[in-house]
Amino acid sequence: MVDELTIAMPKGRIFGEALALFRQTNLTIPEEFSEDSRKLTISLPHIGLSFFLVKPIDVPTYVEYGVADLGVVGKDVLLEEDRDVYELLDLKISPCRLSVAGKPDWLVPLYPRVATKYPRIAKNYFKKQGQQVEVIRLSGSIELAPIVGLADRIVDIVSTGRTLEENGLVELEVIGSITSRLIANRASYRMKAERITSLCDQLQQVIKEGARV
Ligand SMILES: Nc1ncnc2c1ncn2[C@@H]1O[C@H](COP(=O)(O)OP(=O)(O)OP(=O)(O)O)[C@@H](O)[C@H]1O
Ligand SMILES: O=P(O)(O)OC[C@H]1O[C@H](OP(=O)(O)OP(=O)(O)O)[C@H](O)[C@@H]1O
Repeated sequence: MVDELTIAMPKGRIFGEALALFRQTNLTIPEEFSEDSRKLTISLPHIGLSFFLVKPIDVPTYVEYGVADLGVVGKDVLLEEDRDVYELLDLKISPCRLSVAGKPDWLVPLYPRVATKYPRIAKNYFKKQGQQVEVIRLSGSIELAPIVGLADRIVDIVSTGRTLEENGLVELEVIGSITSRLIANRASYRMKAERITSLCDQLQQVIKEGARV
């Protein structure tokens, strides 16, 4: 008998690309399971899989607590959340970078304010630089903060660079490259090792083939 697996999938940007990866394995995932669906749980007993649809930031929580065996999540969220999970695979989807940005030629004070959705990453980064900062947590539209004088710098995702450019900001330092990862609950990884390893092998094959195209 094969082990049943539950996978926490992030709603939003990553979802479509992640689902496309799973569809390219030998699993038959019905077409009704798509970005348009509003259902939060999808049970596919014929292939021994269930999916939960959750906010990206919550994926590691579902996996750490073991209600999901596996999850798909951006490396940015993994670094920020610091949950006790295994990182199994770089899925190489939703590539972007996490950067420090700000107004060009802005005179930064001794104790700058940094606006971000990633307070933990920002604190660690500036600590390593030996720079004392005040981190201001925001939930979105981060690029607005330096424009309206809420912050001297931001730490945020940059992909095409269009949001920075259209708001007159510049990328100053790259903190790191980001892609989405497959993560696993620690107990599930031991108890369902064969099934998880087999799924990882299939996904890895799909990723390799994608890289060759
Ligand atoms: N502009 C982007 N281009 C490519 N990947 C991105 C971009 N912005 C974010 N990502 C990646 O996609 C993940 C999910 O982003 P998404 O915008 O769907 O959710 P979110 O940032 O949590 O927003 P929300 O709060 O609206 O759910 C991020 O954690 C990051 O890894
Ligand atoms: O370099 P770009 O291709 O312009 O992408 C970067 C933008 O994308 C993300 O924002 P998102 O669209 O998720 O908006 P939000 O942060 O306001 O929720 C990120 O926070 C940047 O603002």
